Amino acid sequence: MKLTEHISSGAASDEAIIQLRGVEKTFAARGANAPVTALHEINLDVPRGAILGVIGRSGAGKSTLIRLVNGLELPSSGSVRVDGVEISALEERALRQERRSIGMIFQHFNLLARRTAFGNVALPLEIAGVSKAEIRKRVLPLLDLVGLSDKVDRYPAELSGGQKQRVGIARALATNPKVLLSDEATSALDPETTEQILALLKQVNAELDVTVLLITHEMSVIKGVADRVAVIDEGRIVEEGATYDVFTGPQHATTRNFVSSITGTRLPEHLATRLSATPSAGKEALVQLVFKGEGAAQPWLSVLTRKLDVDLGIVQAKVDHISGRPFGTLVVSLPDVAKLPALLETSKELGLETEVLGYA
Ligand SMILES: Nc1ncnc2c1ncn2[C@@H]1O[C@H](COP(=O)(O)OP(=O)(O)OP(=O)(O)O)[C@@H](O)[C@H]1O
Repeated sequence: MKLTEHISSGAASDEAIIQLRGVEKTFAARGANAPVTALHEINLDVPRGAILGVIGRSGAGKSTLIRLVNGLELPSSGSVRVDGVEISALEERALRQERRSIGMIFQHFNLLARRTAFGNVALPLEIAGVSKAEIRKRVLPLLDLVGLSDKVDRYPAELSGGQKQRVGIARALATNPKVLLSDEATSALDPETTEQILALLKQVNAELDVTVLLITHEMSVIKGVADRVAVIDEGRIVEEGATYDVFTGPQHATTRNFVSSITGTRLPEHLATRLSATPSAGKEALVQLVFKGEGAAQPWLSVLTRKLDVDLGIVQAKVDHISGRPFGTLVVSLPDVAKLPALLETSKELGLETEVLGYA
C-alpha cells in the first residue's frame, strides 16, 4: 500500500494502542538535589496505525515520557497501557517479553561496535532464543527493507550515520513489534539524511502496520512525518491534535513558537521600519492573508481582485503543504486604501484570516 493511500484511507484507527492516563513522574531527591517532577497529569492516546510526534524544548519531559511507554521508567502515579497491557504492572520477565512488541530507535543509534549490521539486527532474536536459520530468514529481508542488503557484513564504524540508523530501525523491527518508539532518531543526522530516515519510518508505518510514537525538538520532523502531534511544555501536554490543525491554528504560546519556525513570515527590515499604524497620503495598506483548509483550495486572489476591482501587489508569500494540504501566508499591498474595508470583508467571506499590518 502506498503512503498516500494509507493516509487518505485513514489507516490510523480511533482505538488507542498506547494510552497514558493521569501519569505523573517524580524523580526522587538524591543527595543535595531536590525531587524533580518531570511529568504532570499526562493523558495521551496514540491511535493504532498513527505516527504521533511529541515535541518539546530541552527538559520538557519527552525522554521521560517515551521511556515510560517501554517500562524503562515507571510512573509515580497513573496508567501506561500498550495494546491493553498495563506496563507498570508487569514483572521483569513479562516486561522483557512485552518489550519485544515495542521497538525503539535512538539518537545515537546504540549499535554494538563489535557486531556487523547483521549481528546487530540479529541480537534481539538471539536473546529471544530464535534458531540461527530463523534468524537468517528474518534479518536479511529486514536489512533489505531498510536498504542495506549490500552492507550486511559491515561494522558500525564502516557505516554513515544514516546507514547506522537504518540498522537501528531493522533491529527495532526484528521481533515484529506493534509499536516503534523513536527517541530523537534524526537529531544527529543532516537534513537530507533526516528526510530519508523519515521516509523510511513512513514506509514502515504503512507497510508493516507499525504505530510510531516519536519525540523530537524539531517542528520540521513533525511536519515531515507525523499525522498527529502533542506539544509538551514543562512536563505537561499543552496541545494535541492532527498535525495540519495544530500547524494552522496553534492555541498555546509554546506551540505558536514551534509553528512559527516553519510557517512564520517576517516583513523585510526596510519595510518593517517604514510601517506606520495609521494611513496617510501616498501610503499603501499592507494586509496579511492566511489561507488554510477550505479557503486554500479556491483561486481567491483572482476572485478578490476581480470582485473588488483592486490592484494588489504581492509583498511576501509563503506556501507550504502539511499532511498533503496547502497552507500559506500572503502579504499584499493595497494602494487604494479606501477599499480596505471591502478587501477585509470579502477575504473573510472567502475563508481567509486577515490582519492589517500597517501602512507604508
Ligand atoms: N533520572 C533522573 N533523575 C532526576 N531527574 C531526571 C532524571 N531524568 C530526567 N530528569 C529531569 O526530568 C526533566 C525532564 O527530563 P527529560 O530528559 O525527560 O526531558 P527532555 O524533554 O527529553 O529533554 P532533552 O530534549 O534535553 O533530552 C528534567 O528536568 C530532567 O533534569
